[in-house]
Amino acid sequence: MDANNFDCIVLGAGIQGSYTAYHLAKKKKKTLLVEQFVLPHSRGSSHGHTRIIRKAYEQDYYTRMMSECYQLWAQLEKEANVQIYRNTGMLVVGKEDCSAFRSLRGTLLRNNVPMEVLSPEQFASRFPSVRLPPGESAVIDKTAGVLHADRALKAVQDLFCGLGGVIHDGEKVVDFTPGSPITMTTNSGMYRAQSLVITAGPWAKSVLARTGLQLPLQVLRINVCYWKERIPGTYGIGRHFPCFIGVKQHGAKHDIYGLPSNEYPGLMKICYHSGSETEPDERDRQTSQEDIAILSSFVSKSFPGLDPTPAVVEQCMYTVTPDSDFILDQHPSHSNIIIGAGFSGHGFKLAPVVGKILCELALGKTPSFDLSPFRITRFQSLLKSAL
Ligand SMILES: Cc1cc2nc3c(=O)[nH]c(=O)nc-3n(C[C@H](O)[C@H](O)[C@H](O)COP(=O)(O)OP(=O)(O)OC[C@H]3O[C@@H](n4cnc5c(N)ncnc54)[C@H](O)[C@@H]3O)c2cc1C
Ligand SMILES: O=C(O)[C@@H]1CCCCN1
Repeated sequence: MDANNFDCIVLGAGIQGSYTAYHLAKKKKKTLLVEQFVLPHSRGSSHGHTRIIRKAYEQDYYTRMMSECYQLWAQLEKEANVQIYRNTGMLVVGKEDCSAFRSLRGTLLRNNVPMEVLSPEQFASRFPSVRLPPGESAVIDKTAGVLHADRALKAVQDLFCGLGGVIHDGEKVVDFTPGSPITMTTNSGMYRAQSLVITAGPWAKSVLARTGLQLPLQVLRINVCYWKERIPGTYGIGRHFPCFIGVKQHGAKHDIYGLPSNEYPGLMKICYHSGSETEPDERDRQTSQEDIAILSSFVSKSFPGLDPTPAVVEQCMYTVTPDSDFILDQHPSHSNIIIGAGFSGHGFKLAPVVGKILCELALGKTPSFDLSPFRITRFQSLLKSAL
């Protein structure tokens, strides 16, 4: 077989593409994973030390997918011999009259997820360093915790290579021609494959536009803010401080979330679940600071043990769909082009199952989960292309 002929090519080596490539290589498929930047890199959505893993979701389908994700993350830890998951639990705080908060709590109860409901008194004694606003309630998802993201990404890529997979990094895909096989051109080579999986993160919209498909994806620049503990360790992982999500607290339009201080000692990560729209290649052009102002006000009201001015601000990007659900589907006009996109700021924890589904689609198999929430046809009225 020609060295440039593959069973499958995966475009984009973020967590979704890397996990897809790993599943394909496990199925003994000759797989090429192509990445425009030299690995590791911090220009997409999968870099950084940490991500939240949780079962607490508003929708049952994510909570159900998470059961298998926990198993697959554990399997990855074993195969790669690295610790990726650390259980911390996660506090979810919100108003009783907030439907998102009630749905999230309902999903935990319906799916028998280990959880606790805290009264305001229990909250105050368990978390004396956090202020619960009057009229708000709190639950704990006990399965939740932190994923060591950079480590996870490297582990998946290393295992993929160990299974015979090929990574070409520093190689940008500039063109591809649908067909059977598909022909793909990069800035330094030409390849053929029976199927192509597109997991291009924030670049998905422009990559897919080459095929005439205009997906309703919006790229947001996210400020990843770290806040200094007045007394180091107050909110530390070593003291079992949990992750948290504040559901639209203090009148904020979007959720605010945090992870215990860990990767940068004495600094706690607290971020706003939204940002300003950007072009992926222009992420570093500073625009609005509105999110940081919202966070500062939140920190001073809810976390009195933190200095309310961010000590470190890093950048990352979300690629969001109109309903915040992922896109996991075949291309509407080319069934051997598979699309994994629009992870809307919550896709990392689900990558083991996303990768499994994209692998199944690439091999023409029936996917092991119901894909109706993830189909492109749900955007029918928004799609600009003639499908
Ligand atoms: C600040 C922040 C916090 C988050 N928190 C959480 C969390 O707590 N829990 C959680 O589960 N998820 C979280 N997420 C979401 C999660 O990180 C993303 O959903 C996930 O990383 C998306 O991965 P991806 O592979 O789709 O994208 P990416 O990581 O961006 O990968 C796409 C890759 O494709 C490459 N590429 C694009 N075009 C080309 C081309 N033409 N040729 C070659 N390569 C190309 C890119 O360079 C990139 O490496 C967070 C995201 C951010 C930004
Ligand atoms: O996917 C997650 O768990 C987090 C929740 C808060 C927003 C960012 N993503």
